Amino acid sequence: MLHVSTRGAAAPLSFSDALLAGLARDGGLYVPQSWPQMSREEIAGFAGMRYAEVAKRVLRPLIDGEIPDRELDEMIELAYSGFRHPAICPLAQLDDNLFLLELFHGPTLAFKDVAMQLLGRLMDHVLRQKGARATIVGATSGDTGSAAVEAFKGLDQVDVFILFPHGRVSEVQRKQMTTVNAPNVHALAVDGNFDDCQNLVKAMFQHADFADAVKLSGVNSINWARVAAQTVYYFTAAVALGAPHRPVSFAVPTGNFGDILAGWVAKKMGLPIERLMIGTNANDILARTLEHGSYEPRGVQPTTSPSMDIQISSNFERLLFEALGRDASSLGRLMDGLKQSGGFSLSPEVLATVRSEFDATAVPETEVADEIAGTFRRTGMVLDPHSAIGVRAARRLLEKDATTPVVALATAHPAKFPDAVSQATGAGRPALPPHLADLMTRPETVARLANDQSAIERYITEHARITRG
Ligand SMILES: Cc1ncc(COP(=O)(O)O)c(C=O)c1O
Ligand SMILES: N[C@@H](CCOP(=O)(O)O)C(=O)O
Repeated sequence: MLHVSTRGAAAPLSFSDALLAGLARDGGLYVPQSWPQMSREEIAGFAGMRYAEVAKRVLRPLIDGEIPDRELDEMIELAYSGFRHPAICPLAQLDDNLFLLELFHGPTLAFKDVAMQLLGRLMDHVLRQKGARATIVGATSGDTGSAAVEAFKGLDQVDVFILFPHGRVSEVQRKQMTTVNAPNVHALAVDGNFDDCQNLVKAMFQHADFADAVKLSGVNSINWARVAAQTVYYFTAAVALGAPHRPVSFAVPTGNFGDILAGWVAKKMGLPIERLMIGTNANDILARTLEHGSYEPRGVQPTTSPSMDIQISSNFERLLFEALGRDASSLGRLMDGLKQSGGFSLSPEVLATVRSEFDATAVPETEVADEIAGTFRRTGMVLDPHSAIGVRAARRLLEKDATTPVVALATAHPAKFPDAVSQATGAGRPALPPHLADLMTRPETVARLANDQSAIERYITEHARITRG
């Protein structure tokens, strides 16, 4: 199946080429030309299956035969062999009709591992097939970077450069990126916020000479394969709660809109999802957009959920493309408005389309702490601040409809954010799992760079094996 750019001016690409391309050359994001459909019988058949088996069945139609099933199946099995829970993404019950989908049992303790462990294998496979190499440049507010470093460290075909906002990720997140000690991994602390890092990455993709010279590739959720891999846990969670015979809703702590978009894709593929609830922290651009119809980034505010300290939610573009009837020119006009006037307004029709499937709510800092404390008191479960936003958003959805089960996504392990968590619970700092027990004492390697595209491109060119020779 071909994948088209949301901006309409880049050539359609196969799954493998879209995987390597990351962002389209016209600045757009790739999406499949059409949505594969899964029947109710196929979905019902997922009941009781292992996570990896469901992943094979959901991903095969999205990859559409480009990677032979036997090889794809092997990569999927290996991707999920290193998780610390046999269910990979287990479901726990928190309250009447309120469930928690634990996505943090992978090697770096965040939901990013679920896609990244597979993406690393897929990319390595495709590059080997083509006899090619790539330089991955990614932006992170903490978790994508750690997951990418873990998934790609030591691979011969790729070098990885991760841009993170200096001083704005947690200590554990920073250490996960800076202590890897692999010659193909480079952690770059940028003087700016996550949006600056993401803008730098997008600008590098559009700088054709640089992108061609280093064979630039990306692993942020602007890469379609990331979103595709994240659709799987929506299926496993919904089926565990009775889908397709009974609809389920999801509440998702949201920043770049990649995770919740994966839920929407699962719905497009036939999974009966009732509502998709966006939970934001004080960086509430999506909540404001759904309320008033105008998408207006404001300054990024630091919060206790730093991975969601984001104002420009890249994947919202994929949803808008669809809400605009896949009209790339109309979308291009909105994106030009964002670049030139710092925002855009949605027409009443487009806003109504978005609202027909999504709700949104912003959760202030006091309520995040309150949710961590209350959940701990009532259940003994320790939520990290991002997951607490998902749970609080789920509770708000249940206030409107108490009959449909709501699954809140738990996107990170509490030990990644020990200060905020221990302050809220009053119960001491959550411990890192044994494989990371000595993380805080490992020596760090990091380059501190200005928020300057030329300087960063120069650094990458000097250090990437492709250009260094
Ligand atoms: C722990 C955690 N929760 C939630 C999010 C938000 O996810 P998304 O950016 O896909 O909306 C992120 C960052 O992506 C994260 O790292
Ligand atoms: N919260 C993310 C930000 C990048 O998101 P991505 O899903 O687009 O890679 C992070 O932790 O880095």
